[in-house]
Amino acid sequence: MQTRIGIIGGSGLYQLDSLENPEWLSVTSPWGVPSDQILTGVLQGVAMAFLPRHGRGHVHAPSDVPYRANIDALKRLGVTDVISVSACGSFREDLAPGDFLIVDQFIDRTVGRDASFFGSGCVAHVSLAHPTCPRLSAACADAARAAGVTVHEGGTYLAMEGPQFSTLAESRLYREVWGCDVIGMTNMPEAKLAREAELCYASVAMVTDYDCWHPDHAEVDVAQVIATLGANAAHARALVAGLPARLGADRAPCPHGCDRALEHAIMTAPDRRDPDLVARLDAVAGRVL
Ligand SMILES: CSC[C@H]1O[C@H](OP(=O)(O)O)[C@H](O)[C@@H]1O
Ligand SMILES: Nc1ncnc2[nH]cnc12
Repeated sequence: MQTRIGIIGGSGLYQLDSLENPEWLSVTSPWGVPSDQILTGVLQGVAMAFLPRHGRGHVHAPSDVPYRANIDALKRLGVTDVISVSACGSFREDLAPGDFLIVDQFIDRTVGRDASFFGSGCVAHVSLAHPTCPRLSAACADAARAAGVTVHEGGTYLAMEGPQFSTLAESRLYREVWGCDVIGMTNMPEAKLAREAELCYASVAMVTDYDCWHPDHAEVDVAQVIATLGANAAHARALVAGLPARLGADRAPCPHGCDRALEHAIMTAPDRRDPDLVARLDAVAGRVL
């Protein structure tokens, strides 16, 4: 199988200028309109696809990002590996603005977002015990380190609904009681949907602030986030440049099974499935339906 690397760019990362044969494509999805067109191209012999999560010009709020359409559109384009790049607040003293954390766990505090491709008419339950792909995460960590970034491997991302930042009581709860490492507004349900679509998913959290818990730092505001985003985005682009050499154009099956997540997940008997839902699942689950 051929690798196609998909990058979902978060706040501050709205385009990639390094691709050969760049082309912004409009992708039609039965799950709605993706956040923006998708930039396709080639980087060092490996196929790439880039999607700005909030759209160019940052038009979609975290609650309104069309997460299902985005993942479906990437899958439709043949993407095999998704790297999510996100701005986030830090709950740890040693996780400073400018550092990258390669996330490996999530706590989902979002509400009311469409969090599954499946439902009545085609019920499925995938495992989310290990929501990120260790192989892809290791490649991201290695590429970021080679780009000179301070990288921390492994940590828990608290996905909040937003768009307001947290209260001090929430920040303390997430940090002191729940032991979270970073906070953001977008990695859920994105990671859940990537798993359902049998895509390897890695989350690169770029620290921009200390949220509001730190006694020696002012509470987060957009100006603070933007001030750190410039350098973070340059580092994110350098990380992306290091991925093709680490992942290669020929893709071996995921040793962790991300690309077979639906193998034993679908519960609904074939003769009881809703044909309309099954049709919408063509890209996400066509392999097993
Ligand atoms: C501008 S700070 C809040 C905003 O930034 C993060 O977005 P993303 O995860 O797409 O980088 C955070 O989740 C909020 O959406
Ligand atoms: N402190 C914070 N909380 C939520 N999302 C963020 N994105 C960047 N910093 C954040």
